[in-house]
Amino acid sequence: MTEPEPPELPEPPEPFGARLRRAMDTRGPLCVGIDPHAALLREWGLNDDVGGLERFTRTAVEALADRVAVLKPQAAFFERFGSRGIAVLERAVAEAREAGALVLMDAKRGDIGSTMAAYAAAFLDPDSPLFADALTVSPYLGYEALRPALDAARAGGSGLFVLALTSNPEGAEVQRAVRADGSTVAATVLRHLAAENAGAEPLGSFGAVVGATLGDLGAYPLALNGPLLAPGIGAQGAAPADLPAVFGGAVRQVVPSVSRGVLKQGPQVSGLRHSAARFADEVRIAVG
Ligand SMILES: O=c1ccn([C@@H]2O[C@H](COP(=O)(O)O)[C@@H](O)[C@H]2O)c(=O)[nH]1
Repeated sequence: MTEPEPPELPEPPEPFGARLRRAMDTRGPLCVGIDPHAALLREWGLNDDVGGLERFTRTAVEALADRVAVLKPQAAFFERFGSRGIAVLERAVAEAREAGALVLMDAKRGDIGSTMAAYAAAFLDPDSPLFADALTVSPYLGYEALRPALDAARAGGSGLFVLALTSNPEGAEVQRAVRADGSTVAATVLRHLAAENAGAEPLGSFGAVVGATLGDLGAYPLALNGPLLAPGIGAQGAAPADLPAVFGGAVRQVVPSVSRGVLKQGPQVSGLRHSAARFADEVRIAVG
């Protein structure tokens, strides 16, 4: 009697880091944020209601999802409209992914481990309606509290961007605080991420959020074999030309992120595309 063939195992999903590297190489590294501020809705001639939110979001996705590497919806601007706002967000994620963009859900979740598992189920389980390619998370309840999200991302082929050195000046009092062992809190987060990404090729799936606004970060271990999401370009005052001075040798791992700087050029699709293309060109010139 011959042994029965073992059942075929499903292919493991391609890791987020590999998908992101390919998107950065083909589309350029720019991330555009979808942040439907009430003021922007008004500037676009829309009502500050769910109808306006839907129109704004659809226009941004239509304009950008087929050309930028990453779209980053800011969950807060959808959550403020309750379940109907979340429905708009769900559709936007699906449409953006369909058009070829990677979607980074900027929800900055962080909690004790058992609750983190529920956040992971919401955003990192491929069967969840809010599944995204990656999620922003906060390590300030302790890095290990993120473990359920790290495990879920690894299993589902998605990624995490962990807050390390945020673009706002208030972040420094927590992130640059010096621990008993002499290292800063942020450097410790970055070292954890480097350990998470060890051996990953061509790029790890566990990134850090590091503001483009912060000046020279040469003192921090930015070489984590993972992506560095760099918000702060545009409305917060940083420019693509600043990136080499801020990130030094890690600049090719940087995903520069701009929201209002692009969105204020709406509501025309052409205005949004032109603005995103201009930022992308400036990034190319700065990063080489
Ligand atoms: O350190 C951080 C982390 C996240 N953000 C988010 O990025 C955008 C920035 O929007 P702009 O209009 O380009 O200023 C926004 O969603 C923030 O919540 C950040 O700015 N800094």
